[in-house]
Amino acid sequence: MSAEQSPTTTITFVTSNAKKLAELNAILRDLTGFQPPLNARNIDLPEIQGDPALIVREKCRYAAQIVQGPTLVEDTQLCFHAFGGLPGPYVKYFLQNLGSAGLEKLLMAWDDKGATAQCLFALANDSAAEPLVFCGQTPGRIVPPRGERNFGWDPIFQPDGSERTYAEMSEAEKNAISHRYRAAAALATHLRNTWTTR
Ligand SMILES: O=c1nc[nH]c2c1ncn2[C@H]1C[C@H](O)[C@@H](COP(=O)(O)OP(=O)(O)OP(=O)(O)O)O1
Ligand SMILES: [Mg+2]
Repeated sequence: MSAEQSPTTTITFVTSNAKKLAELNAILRDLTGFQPPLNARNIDLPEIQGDPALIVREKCRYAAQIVQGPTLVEDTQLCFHAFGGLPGPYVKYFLQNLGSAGLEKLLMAWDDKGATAQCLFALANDSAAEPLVFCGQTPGRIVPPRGERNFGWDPIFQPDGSERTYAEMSEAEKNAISHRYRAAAALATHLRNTWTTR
């Protein structure tokens, strides 16, 4: 971050997903002790196919052209180990068409129910900058749906070491171990010099 943007830089988080925004705000509040200066813009960005880091970087470049300033985007993947990491970045479309119960049934013929929840943030000062990528992963397994069905595939993802799915956890419990928390912690470390307590 350049000196003229410090310490009050407002970063625009571009996402079409209100739940991502709410979780990120809560996580950053816990990590930094203050309300992070995030300005949210609700835009459903084009997402290319391929490697998750490439997808999130291109998403960030596209968003930064619209924002014309410091820009943050996020892309989330749900990677089934038995499927070599798929549906991965395409999980949104699987979920839209199958629901989380249908997504779980895809693994019926497989013994390996292992899955990794992964979150990537990409941050760029402007559209010309190479976006920085921050990654977080939570290992777990896919189970028949349990819990509140109000955020994506939360009812079918049970993190390792837990008896409960993400959907059966409180917000604070999920945010303490989630893929998004781990990626946001890496992002917050980077931002620590930019965002000081105000
Ligand atoms: O913690 C989560 N727990 C459960 N489900 C989740 C989570 N985080 C994302 N999701 C869902 C949303 C979407 O169906 C797919 C990711 O796709 P992804 O493109 O990253 O999200 P999106 O299109 O909703 O928002 P955005 O405008 O930021 O791209 O997984
Ligand atoms: Mg998306």
